[in-house]
Amino acid sequence: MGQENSKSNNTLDPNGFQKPMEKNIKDQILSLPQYTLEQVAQHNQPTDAWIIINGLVFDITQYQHAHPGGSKIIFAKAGQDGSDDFEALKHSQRAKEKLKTLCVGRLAK
Ligand code: HEM
Repeated sequence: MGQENSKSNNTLDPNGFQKPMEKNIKDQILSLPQYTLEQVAQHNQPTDAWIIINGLVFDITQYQHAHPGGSKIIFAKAGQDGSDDFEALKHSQRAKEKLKTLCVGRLAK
């Protein structure tokens, strides 16, 4: 029984179908509040700026001023979908890690 348990819950198994860590991330995403494009579009002010990247919604109100690419270029996408720009500019892993800390929701389907 103990053996069965460790098999189905084995984080170290590279062939594991549903690793607990992955399931956790999926659950976290699903539990985020959902916003429509129209709702996100309201957040297009310097003091209240959101951006969509790959189906997730990020609050860049504070971060826009710290953005290494400059505040102007990122703010230009406030209230909009910035996925194409974010991907085209080949943002680093560091940038993707930063994104995680700014997430406030997901785009409603
Ligand atoms: C919340 C979303 C974003 C985050 C967290 C972010 C983060 C970063 C970071 C950390 C860098 C430094 C280089 C790197 O590590 O890749 C960077 C550079 C840059 N970003 Fe962003 N970025 C975001 C959105 C955007 C958007 C939407 C645009 C364009 C509309 C943009 C344009 C740029 C440009 C032009 C650079 C400079 C590239 C260079 O000098 O080589 N970023 N960004």
